[in-house]
Amino acid sequence: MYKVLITDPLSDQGIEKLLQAEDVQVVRKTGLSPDELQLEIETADALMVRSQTRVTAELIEKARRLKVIARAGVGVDNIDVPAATRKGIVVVNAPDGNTISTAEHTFAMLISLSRNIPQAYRSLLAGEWRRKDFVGVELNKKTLSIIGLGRIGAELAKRAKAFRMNVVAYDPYLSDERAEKLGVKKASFEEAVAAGDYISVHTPLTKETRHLINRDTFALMKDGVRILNCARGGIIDEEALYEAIQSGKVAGAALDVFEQEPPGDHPLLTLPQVIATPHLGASTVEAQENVAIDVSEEVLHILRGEPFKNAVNLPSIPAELQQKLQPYQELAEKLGQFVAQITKGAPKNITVTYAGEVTKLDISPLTRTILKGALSHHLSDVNYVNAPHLAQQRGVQMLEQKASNSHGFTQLIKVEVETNQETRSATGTLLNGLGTRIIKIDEYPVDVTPEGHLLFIQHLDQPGAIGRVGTILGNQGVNIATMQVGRQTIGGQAIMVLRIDKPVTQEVIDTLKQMNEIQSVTEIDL
Ligand SMILES: NC(=O)C1=CN([C@@H]2O[C@H](COP(=O)(O)OP(=O)(O)OC[C@H]3O[C@@H](n4cnc5c(N)ncnc54)[C@H](O)[C@@H]3O)[C@@H](O)[C@H]2O)C=CC1
Ligand SMILES: O=C(O)CCC(=O)C(=O)O
Repeated sequence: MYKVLITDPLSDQGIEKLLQAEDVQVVRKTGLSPDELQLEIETADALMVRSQTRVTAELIEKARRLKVIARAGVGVDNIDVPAATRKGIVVVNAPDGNTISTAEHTFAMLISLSRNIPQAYRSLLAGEWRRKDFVGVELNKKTLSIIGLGRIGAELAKRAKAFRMNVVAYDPYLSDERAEKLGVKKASFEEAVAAGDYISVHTPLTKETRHLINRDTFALMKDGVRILNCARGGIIDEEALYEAIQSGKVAGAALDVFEQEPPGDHPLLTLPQVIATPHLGASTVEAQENVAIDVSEEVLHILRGEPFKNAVNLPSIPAELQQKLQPYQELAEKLGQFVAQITKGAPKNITVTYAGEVTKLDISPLTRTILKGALSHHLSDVNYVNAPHLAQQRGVQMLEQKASNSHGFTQLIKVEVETNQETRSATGTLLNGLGTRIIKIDEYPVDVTPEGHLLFIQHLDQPGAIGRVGTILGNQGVNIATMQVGRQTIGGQAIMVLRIDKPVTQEVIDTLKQMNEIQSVTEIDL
């Protein structure tokens, strides 16, 4: 039974699938103190949050079974993603479910800001009738500069265009084609900032975007500009915004998000030019249902070992590619495990060479699988998430290359591991209808099915050596399923790979090692 801990309010309809799942126990506890949270996380297999719960490195450290942290929403800035990655925990989000709601909310803020709707309403409730004080401005023909033209930025652009606004956008990843398709003018950051009657930020909060809008940026803006932030507190320097409003440079600001949430007695909230909402961008029935459905499905997939799509700390693999790579994944993992087990010492360099049909695919997920397989011999708790991190931490270099010659095979994958003691390799292929095969170990041609218990023996090619190995194993009741031998020259260096039906004892290995012809015996589990 998997324990799924939910610590922020999520839509009941959205988590229906989790509640129905027979292998899941849903524990919903909001408003937990840090101590209570640490206690609950210890036994959780999955944690589902919105933006309130702060998933810190300290909290992640307490988790003993946690496989996934799911953010029902877009921004993962409340989650210590590197700490999760180090621990091999997948972080998933729901990037699409609240796009429309947030774009609509931003547009609502844009209109409210232009027509002073919140201020006028407050005044009316106070018994006043101040029509002259709340004269607004039209959106028609005004320029809206969007900083960050991703999902929400693009939806906002469409709405602004419908209101006959000119839209200018800055986004480092914005292509000319996309800008043209959306009917927006692509600009540099400085151009966009200088052009806008309205400036709306829609980037994630990162090291690069923290205080992206600051004192220097305000200086570049038009006088009387209006500013919107429905993305993340911290993208705009709040002190600089306060000063710019006080000085008259900025005519008004609409804020859904703050550097500290809740903002408490924030100076910005004392200014009549500022309108604000308490982080409501995604707070619609539809968005909350969408994001909860999306992350519930992802959590179930991850807990059940099924493919999933929206991992923040894993490269995303399109479903079509995933399907094409699937047959190679087992081969990749087994090759990584095999070669790591026959190589003495800790890996320094791992070189993967692909040849044949597999080279037509994006092979990086296979390389990650090989790395996971190779590292799992030396380290515990290695998975797809933390394998590159663990490799980097231990100074293991990974090199991926493609070769043009597949030596008559439809496809080949060669994994070479270099340690401080030696360099070994294994080459594998997929045989049509017959599954995975190792066809070469170092320079020895073989035909080994990489599964179960194997004995890898290095020896001198001498008459009777193979028979004596068979006799020793037979005497110990160890049945040999298949046996492969390979040699470089007659009487020279040779290898044996035996598939045996059960693991052997150390005593058997020691007896084999006492044979004159035998140089090493390694037991391999795949
Ligand atoms: N107020 C609310 O309730 C909600 C807020 N959000 C926030 O809105 C923001 C945007 O969300 P989405 O559009 O879904 O994300 P997205 O990932 O689709 O778009 C973000 C865009 O920002 C661009 N970008 C990154 N760094 C940039 C930089 N330095 N300058 C300019 N552009 C840059 C990226 O290229 C990308 O196109 C996120 O911060 C998210 O957390 C999202 C949903 C609800
Ligand atoms: O959960 C929420 O309501 C906040 C949504 C949000 O900010 C996001 O998805 O990034």
